[in-house]
Amino acid sequence: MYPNTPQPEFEQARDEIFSTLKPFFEKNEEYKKVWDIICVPEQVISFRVVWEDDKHVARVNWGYRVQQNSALGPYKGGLRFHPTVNLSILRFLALEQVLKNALTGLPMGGGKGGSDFDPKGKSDAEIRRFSKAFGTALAKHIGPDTDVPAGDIGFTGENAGYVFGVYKQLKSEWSGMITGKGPDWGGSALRPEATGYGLVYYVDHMIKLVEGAQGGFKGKKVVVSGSGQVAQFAALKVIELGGTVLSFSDSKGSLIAKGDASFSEQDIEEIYKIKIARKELSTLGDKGGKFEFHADGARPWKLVKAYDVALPSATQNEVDESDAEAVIKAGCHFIAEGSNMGCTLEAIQAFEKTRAKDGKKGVLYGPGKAANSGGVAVSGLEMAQNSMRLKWSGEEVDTKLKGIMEECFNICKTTGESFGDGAEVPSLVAGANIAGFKKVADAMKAHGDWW
Ligand SMILES: NC(=O)C1=CN([C@@H]2O[C@H](COP(=O)(O)OP(=O)(O)OC[C@H]3O[C@@H](n4cnc5c(N)ncnc54)[C@H](O)[C@@H]3O)[C@@H](O)[C@H]2O)C=CC1
Ligand SMILES: O=C(O)CCC(=O)C(=O)O
Repeated sequence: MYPNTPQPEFEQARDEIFSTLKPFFEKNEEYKKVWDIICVPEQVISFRVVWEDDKHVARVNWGYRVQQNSALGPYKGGLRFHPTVNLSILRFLALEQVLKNALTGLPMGGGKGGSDFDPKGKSDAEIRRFSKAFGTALAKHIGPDTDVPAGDIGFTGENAGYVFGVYKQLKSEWSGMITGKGPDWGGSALRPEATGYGLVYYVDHMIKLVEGAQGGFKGKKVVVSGSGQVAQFAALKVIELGGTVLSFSDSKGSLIAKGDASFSEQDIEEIYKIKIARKELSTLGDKGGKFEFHADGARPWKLVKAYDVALPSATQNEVDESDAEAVIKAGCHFIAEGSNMGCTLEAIQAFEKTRAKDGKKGVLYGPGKAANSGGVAVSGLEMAQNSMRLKWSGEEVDTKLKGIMEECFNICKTTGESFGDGAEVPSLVAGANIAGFKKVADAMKAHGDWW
């Protein structure tokens, strides 16, 4: 799938970003041309991955790495192992990642990669053999100062270990060439937690913007989608801050808390065990009538009737226009994406319309490239620790993560105020896109990449 073939997910991300850059281009005409340059990846690598299944049969998959932009630092971004992976999806993720990484304030360019390999239903030995074959093919394109991958959907710390091991063997080098490593061999404290925790820290600022300094998660009803790493740690942080979690989901459906029930830390611990065993969420059961599973891929937005905060944390386009209507009807005032491009453009426009009309009563939307940037931010901190041959404590990393999320929120807010629609509550999506784009564009100009 190369330049002239349809790439709907990439085109969606590109058009969504461009739509919010218009007020910036009106005041800064000269930046317009760099947008077309940024949308084209510096390199796209695709490769064959041959591996042996448990019946000793040779199997083959596609592997990819989209190296989108290195103006701010080495390419940085996750690897996705999922049967739907193709270049359209990876190009959208890589473009989002470039602006996201800029918003962290850390020296990281942007990229994304993965494979159409499906970890579901595979044995541990098959996962190891596939990951090693994938890592062998990828190794010649990555390195601590070139391109530093990490995990995304379907790629766990276990996979990171296999890719790390094969790289170390091939290059005779111990280096921080991947993040999300095990805590005893170069991984940062809190990297698994970082995206979910960071999301909740970001939303806490959104709540305070609307409700004032006393506002926060205490007493808030929160609907979460997904049940992987991002969803689990976001939910745990919501509970820690006094909110209640009413749902989780996976591609098969949604598990919804009934009546006054909500998910406890113990329930989430069980979900963690189910997910690392690569089993379905419905395996948790109804816990004696506490939960109800809605099958056929049902999403939680319409199933829960009243809630304050929505945290889509599964996959792209999981909130469409009709879901957005349900979110608004449920009295929800805050939605922020743990997932990348969790909302369709129509859903974003529906939320933004309510914000522009009455920011205090409408729905404030936190775009993924800002709200879920805590994961890659702690990856950046992992790179720093690896370079210094140091390890920071969980408390140190958490303090830095909170600072980065606050800074990221403030940049989105102030840039949204400068280029926004003049509404009482600024557009965080316009702010995120303009601030991230300008930072990358300015670095590219300094490097002579446009003039
Ligand atoms: N892991 C990270 O650090 C970061 C992840 N993200 C994004 O967060 C989202 C979740 O990623 P992780 O939790 O890391 O992955 P994961 O592999 O741990 O979990 C993914 C979850 O999404 C669900 N899911 C996958 N496809 C689905 C579909 N078509 N419909 C409904 N549910 C589906 C899975 O069942 C699983 O519960 C993704 O959009 C990812 O790009 C964003 C920033 C960082
Ligand atoms: O930690 C990283 O490098 C990337 C995380 C990621 O894939 C993302 O931010 O979407």
